[in-house]
Amino acid sequence: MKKVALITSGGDGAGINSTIDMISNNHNIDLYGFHGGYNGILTNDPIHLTPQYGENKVLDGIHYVQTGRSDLPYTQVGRDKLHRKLKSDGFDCLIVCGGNGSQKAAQLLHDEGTNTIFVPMTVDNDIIGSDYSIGFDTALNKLIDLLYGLHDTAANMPGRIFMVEVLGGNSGNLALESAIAGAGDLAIVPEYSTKKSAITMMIKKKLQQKKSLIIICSESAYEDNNYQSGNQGVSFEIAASIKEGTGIRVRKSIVGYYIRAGRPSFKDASFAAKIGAKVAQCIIDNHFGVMVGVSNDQIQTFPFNQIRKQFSGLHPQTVEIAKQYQKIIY
Ligand SMILES: Nc1ncnc2c1ncn2[C@@H]1O[C@H](COP(=O)(O)OP(=O)(O)OP(=O)(O)O)[C@@H](O)[C@H]1O
Ligand SMILES: O=P(O)(O)OC[C@H]1O[C@](O)(CO)[C@@H](O)[C@@H]1O
Repeated sequence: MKKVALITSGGDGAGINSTIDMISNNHNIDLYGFHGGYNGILTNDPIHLTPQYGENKVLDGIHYVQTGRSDLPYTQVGRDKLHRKLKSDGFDCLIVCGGNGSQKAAQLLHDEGTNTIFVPMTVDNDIIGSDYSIGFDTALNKLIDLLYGLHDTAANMPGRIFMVEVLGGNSGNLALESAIAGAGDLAIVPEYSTKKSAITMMIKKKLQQKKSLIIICSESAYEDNNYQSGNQGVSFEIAASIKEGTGIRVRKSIVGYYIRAGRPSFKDASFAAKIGAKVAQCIIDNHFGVMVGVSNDQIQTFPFNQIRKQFSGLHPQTVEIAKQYQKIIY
């Protein structure tokens, strides 16, 4: 029987309970979750995630194990505390579910001697080496729903410019994918030009063809690169400059946190469950120091020392289409 610790870390992501259920339902694994990310390992009592734990719970957006952002893994002193605690509690390994920051910490801990496995979970879908991260699809579905509503109001009251700011951290994935699928007219993403003058020029051009416009702006679309995680409001700055350039008032919405959890979509629940099954297999096989992620729709293990060299950005095909239809400025 393997004794296993699990944390979720960084922003929450819908579907992760399915991963946890698949691990806890393996009869060779004794699973414990610590609330609160890395710090929680030291400060919180573990929850015993038995096969029965999830039995009467809905697989909804409330994580069995609460997430958090923590200071401990940034320092050697902090990481040593984590190593000691996990060892003295008799854990064979640590499962970390989170974004790219959590991934860095998991790699460090593994390199220093604690067996770890990493599971990509973030609405940003910006995990190095994995095509997909748990939570992205649910967030996109919610965004699309909001955009459809906006299309309706745009049709009901024509002649307006709408600006929607979305989460995404340093990645434009949410903004770009939702702009394409939700028929947005322009996505402003940090990977491409965020120059206010270029944006205004593009808006003027589009206004020659359409009466109403819907712009999707990534929260990190700062012209001067001064975005910090959690910042919101850049779209208001951009909207002000569009108004100045076009004379048209821009109707603004910041979507923010509404999209970050909730009932998981089929895609999230399905990938999360399959990732959980693979994680359980890795534990049984003593296969540690890996991310269990997605490549070409297949669940795969990626050794930490290989994924560092790859970078995952916007989806190339989406970018190509966005360029073709002038939905990004490049
Ligand atoms: N460079 C790093 N070195 C050590 N630990 C880190 C590092 N970056 C992040 N961490 C650890 O991982 C935690 C989560 O990281 P971060 O806040 O960047 O979120 P994330 O994992 O990228 O998730 P999300 O994409 O949802 O924001 C941090 O609170 C910290 O404990
Ligand atoms: O929840 P917090 O700490 O405010 O962080 C917000 C950040 O988390 C994310 O939702 C996930 O990384 C980002 O899109 C956003 O920038």
